[in-house]
Parts: sequence; structure tokens; C-alpha cells
Amino acid sequence: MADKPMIQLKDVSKVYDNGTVGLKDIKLTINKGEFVVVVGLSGAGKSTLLRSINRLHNITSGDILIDGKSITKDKGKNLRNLRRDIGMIFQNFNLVKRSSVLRNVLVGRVAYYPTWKTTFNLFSKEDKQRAYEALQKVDLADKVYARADELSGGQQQRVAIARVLMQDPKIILADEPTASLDPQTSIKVMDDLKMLNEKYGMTVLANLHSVELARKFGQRVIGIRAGQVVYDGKMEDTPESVFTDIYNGGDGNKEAK
Ligand SMILES: Nc1ncnc2c1ncn2[C@@H]1O[C@H](COP(=O)(O)OP(=O)(O)OP(=O)(O)O)[C@@H](O)[C@H]1O
Repeated sequence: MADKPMIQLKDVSKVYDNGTVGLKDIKLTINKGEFVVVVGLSGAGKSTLLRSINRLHNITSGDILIDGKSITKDKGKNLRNLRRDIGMIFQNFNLVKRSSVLRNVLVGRVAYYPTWKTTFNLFSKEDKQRAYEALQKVDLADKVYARADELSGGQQQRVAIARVLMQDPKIILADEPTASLDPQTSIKVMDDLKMLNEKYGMTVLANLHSVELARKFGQRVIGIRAGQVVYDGKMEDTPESVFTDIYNGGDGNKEAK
């Protein structure tokens, strides 16, 4: 795929109100269609990075461009439209637990409807059909009318992936998508993310604790420590020592140079 910048961070810093530095002077470009994994110790700033990209957090300085448009500066309708281009996958799935699987997947379309229509559940027939097809793609067509909280953790995460498919974003930010899942289920969830990346060209940025999953799925790896990028390279060129170093609190560069 041609190198077209999809996410650009320009000297991005984030200081929380209590003075904690979340991100420090991050310069980063992620191109369309990349599958990037972010690794780092707990508290390194991985979630802050993802949440700044879709502006769940406001950054303190710098700029973030999504497909060439500044999400930092946009307001109102423009911000809503930019956010529609960014799907989120969370560790805790973020489903409406007492609602049906179908309804949860339809939520992915909410940003395409006026609010009053979604309040009264007035989704179009086409979107209901799309939701069903999205569930087929993650092997959950038989769960369409089940309540979300009747599903296993892995199935719930795949409902969240079907919801992202409905949203049809350009980018998926996955914040520890497998942290509450067993190893086998984790692979199935990551396979589904890979499907969105390969089949639909969605750019994926995923925070992962597991080095094994990072190695298996990431094309590029970004190491974060104390709010800074300390490693950035192609997975195939990344020696094991980089991971050891990052997880031992080192700067991830020593043996990679
Ligand atoms: N709302 C907040 N207010 C103040 N400080 C915060 C807030 N959220 C995060 N932090 C701090 O910012 C730093 C980065 O946190 P962040 O959650 O981004 O790290 P992380 O790498 O995602 O960690 P984990 O893997 O544990 O989720 C930490 O020092 C954390 O304590």
C-alpha cells in the first residue's frame, strides 16, 4: 500500500491536571493500512496515546492529524465526523450488557443517524442486514438476539469488533483488546482485528501486553516509556532484546542499534 499518512502526531505532549506527564513530545506517523502494536510497561502512556488520538483526552500541546485533518482543533460536526473515522476496542468490551447483540452492533451506526432516530431504535432495514452480516464475519450470527451479557468474554469482544465493522472507520484503536481473555480466545480476537486490517484496509493501532501476540500480529512495533517513544521499527527487524529491554524499563534502543 502506498505510504499515505493516516495518523500524525506532531510534538504531542499531554500533562494531566495533577501534573503527571502522560506523553512527552511524541512525533509519530502511522500510514494507511499499517498494523501497529504499542508496547511498554504499565503506566508508560500507552492508553494516554490512544485516548489522545481520538480526543477522549485533550492534549496539552502539539497537534494530531487524522487523515490530514486536525482532531485537536476541530469542533462540533467536524469533530463528530472525524471521530466516526476512528473505531475503539476496549479491554472491557464497552457493550450495553442488557441489550441484544444486534442492538450493540447497530450502535456502530449511531454516528451516521440523527439522535432522535437512534433514541427510538429507528435503524434502517439495510443497517440491520449489515449488522447481521458483520456478526457473520466474526462467527456470531447465531447470537444475534442473545443478550450481550450472556456471551463469553471472547464473544463479547467479537461483538465489539462487529460494531467497529458497522462503524466502518478508517482507523481502529485497540486498548489492550485481549487483556481479559485466555490465550486461545485472544488469538481469535486478534485474527478478527487482522481481518479488518487486511480485508477492509483499516489502520490498526493496538496496545498489547503480550509480547507473543505483538510478535504474531504487529507489522510495526512502537515502544513507549515514561510518555516517550523509545523504539519504533518493523517487527521483522526487531530483536527479542528490544522487548526485554522495554519491559525491564530500559530505553529499547541499546541492542537494536
Ligand atoms: N486521568 C488521569 N489523571 C492523572 N494521571 C493519569 C490519568 N490517567 C493516566 N494517568 C497517568 O499517566 C501515566 C500514563 O498512564 P497510561 O494509563 O497511559 O499508561 P499505560 O501505559 O496505558 O498503562 P497500563 O498498561 O497500565 O494501562 C501514568 O503515570 C498514569 O498514572
